[in-house]
Amino acid sequence: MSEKKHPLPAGVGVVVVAAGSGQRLGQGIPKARVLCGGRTLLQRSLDAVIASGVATHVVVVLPQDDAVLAAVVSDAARRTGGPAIVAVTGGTTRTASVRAGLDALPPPTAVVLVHDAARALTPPDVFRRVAEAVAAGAPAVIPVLPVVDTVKVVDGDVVTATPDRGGLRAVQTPQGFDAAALRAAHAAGGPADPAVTDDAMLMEAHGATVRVVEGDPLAFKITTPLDLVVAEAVLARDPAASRIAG
Ligand SMILES: Nc1ccn([C@@H]2O[C@H](COP(=O)(O)OP(=O)(O)OP(=O)(O)O)[C@@H](O)[C@H]2O)c(=O)n1
Ligand SMILES: C[C@](O)(CO)[C@H](O)COP(=O)(O)O
Repeated sequence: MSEKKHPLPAGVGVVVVAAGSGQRLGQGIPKARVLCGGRTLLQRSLDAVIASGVATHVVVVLPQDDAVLAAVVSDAARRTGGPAIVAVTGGTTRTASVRAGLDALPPPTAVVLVHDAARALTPPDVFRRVAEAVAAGAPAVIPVLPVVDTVKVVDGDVVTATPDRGGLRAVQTPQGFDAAALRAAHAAGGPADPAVTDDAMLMEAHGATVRVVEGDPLAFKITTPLDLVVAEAVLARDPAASRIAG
């Protein structure tokens, strides 16, 4: 998976979805507010977006009336000499939150990257790799890693198949898109369908070719308490683990 460098267009928007409640992490506060190595997951994610240098506009999608996270966004907006950063309120599904973010991007946006705040240690290089692949002409680009476990298909408690894992990939964010194509796919899809777990699925359903680029182990999603332990351990060992100052 070697990607040729391609100049980025003038309008690259990044939608950072941070409106989830973090039920599986179980800390009783929205996950984006949870501290990891002394900084919130949202701060770490925004640091990576800014450090990547790809964004002209950043829209951060927050839980309703979350003053703590709104302050994180205002602070990032004040500190950066780079992209404009604004906050909007999300919806009850990830897809609805992405759509709220898309609606807030200015019209000249040619390329949009959608990123989970929960992937707080994502290295800036991944943003650039994805953005460059979209700029090179792919309507949809996702970072992936090989699947290391054997995967089974089950029906209840019975295994019905063992897919060839050589053809399977674990999917990460940021996912990058031609902005007009992503808007069209969202307009055609339903924001309330919980079976839609990423934006690439909407693009696939809309008939677009989705290309893959190399992901990064550090772009793992902090979903469960164990993930947070791993993230803390990574930062304790190397505070610049995501290639930005901790
Ligand atoms: N209604 C939602 C649901 C999710 N997200 C965001 O989508 C990303 C991926 O979701 P996940 O990590 O699964 O977060 P939660 O939905 O918060 O987790 P859980 O399912 O455990 O509650 C996260 O950055 C989350 O904030 C969002 O913006 N709006
Ligand atoms: C978008 C995503 O992070 C890609 O791996 C993932 O699909 C989000 O889904 P989840 O149900 O919130 O884990």
